[in-house]
Amino acid sequence: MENTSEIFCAGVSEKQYILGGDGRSDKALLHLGRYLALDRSSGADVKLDVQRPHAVLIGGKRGYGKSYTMAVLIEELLMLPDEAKTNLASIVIDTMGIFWTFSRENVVQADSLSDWDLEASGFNAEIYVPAGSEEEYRKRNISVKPMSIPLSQVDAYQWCELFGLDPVSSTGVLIVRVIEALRESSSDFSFEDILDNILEDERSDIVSRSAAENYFRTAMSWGIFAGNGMDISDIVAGGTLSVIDVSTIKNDSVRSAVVGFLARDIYHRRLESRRAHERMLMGEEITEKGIPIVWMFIDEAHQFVPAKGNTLSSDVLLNEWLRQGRQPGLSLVLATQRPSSLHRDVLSQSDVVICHRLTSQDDILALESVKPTYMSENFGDSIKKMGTERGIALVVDDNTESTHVIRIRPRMSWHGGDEQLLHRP
Ligand SMILES: Nc1ncnc2c1ncn2[C@@H]1O[C@H](COP(=O)(O)OP(=O)(O)OP(=O)(O)O)[C@@H](O)[C@H]1O
Repeated sequence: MENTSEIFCAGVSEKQYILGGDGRSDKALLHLGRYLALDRSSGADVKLDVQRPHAVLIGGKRGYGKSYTMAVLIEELLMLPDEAKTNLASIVIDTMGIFWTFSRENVVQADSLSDWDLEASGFNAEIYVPAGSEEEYRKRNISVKPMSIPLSQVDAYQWCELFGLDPVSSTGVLIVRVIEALRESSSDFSFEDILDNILEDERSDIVSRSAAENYFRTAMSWGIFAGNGMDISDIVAGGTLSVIDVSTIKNDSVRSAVVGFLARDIYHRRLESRRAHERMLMGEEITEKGIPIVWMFIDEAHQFVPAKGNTLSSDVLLNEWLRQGRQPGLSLVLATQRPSSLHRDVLSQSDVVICHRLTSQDDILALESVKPTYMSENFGDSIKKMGTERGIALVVDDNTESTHVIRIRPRMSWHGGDEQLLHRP
């Protein structure tokens, strides 16, 4: 391994470029790809220092490498030396159902991999799907685990939002009364308990009771909420990758609810773990293990943190993960085809932007509006220079205040997001 004297941060050296930090620990570097020279040949290796948390935005028009680049980052996290990765968990929110292929080798790009001195290889990944969709995956011979959100985590106002109900309507008032009473009395109740309490509520009329009953029967059919839902520490384990496949959830509010609950739970558990770690450093004997540092990857991120309006995940992702995630050791990687449809704070708070080809003026303008002062060229011109090759990206790194055009390395595991061709030559 290179020693630090051979590493020049955000500058070219004989050996490599280091982005995202000072590269002092060679145990915390992700190999992203190679610097792209003016004659389009590949130059020095480009690595991302992950010693500290990052907020990464990956943008680019359809088919130019966003989900591929995301997967390269994940593979690299999974290949970190044991001492680094035992306290690091990766989670992907999979909106397209394309990340289950991690366990398969990328045999179709074997030639390209050998040009990079890499070999096709599969990685262990646990695939979690809504409890109600398990059978669908089993029929396709994909091994999955069920996931469900504990009912006690959903407050009455979140239920109203999920059902598109005004909390001060007669049905809304009934739901708020029943849910809040149940949550106060127990942390373990079932859909049956909710339905019994709704039907027995004497303060509401029969129409409101029937409407509330119907809403909760629909919620049962989503197969995503359950009395004894999963414990986040089962999903977030050191050195592992968990793919949360939300592609079978057709309702956008339910999808963002799932992401919001996971993100909130992880955030609070990480705060506890961080505090426990500090007490241990102060000499206290700590028995609770806590959960590891987490990197969360979200594809089609504009669905969860849109430019306009709120979702059930936008608040926690923007306020807890993006603004305050560094302290508890949370990294967030958001990918989108449409940077202009993403909440502006994502653009301004991301410390690493990886931008593949973009041609829409709106999207280029959105990035331009947060252009850092150290960037000499505008986004549009830099992106134009990248050309049309897939996997080429402009990287803007706030940590080293520099910009680079790089060729992302090929994936070692099978890429599930390839477009469907009418005829494969
Ligand atoms: N770094 C790379 N090296 C080699 N091939 C790549 C690379 N990046 C992307 N590709 C090729 O480009 C194709 C499209 O990439 P990808 O599926 O990541 O696009 P996308 O931007 O996520 O598209 P969409 O928005 O439709 O999800 C891949 O299937 C792969 O063949």
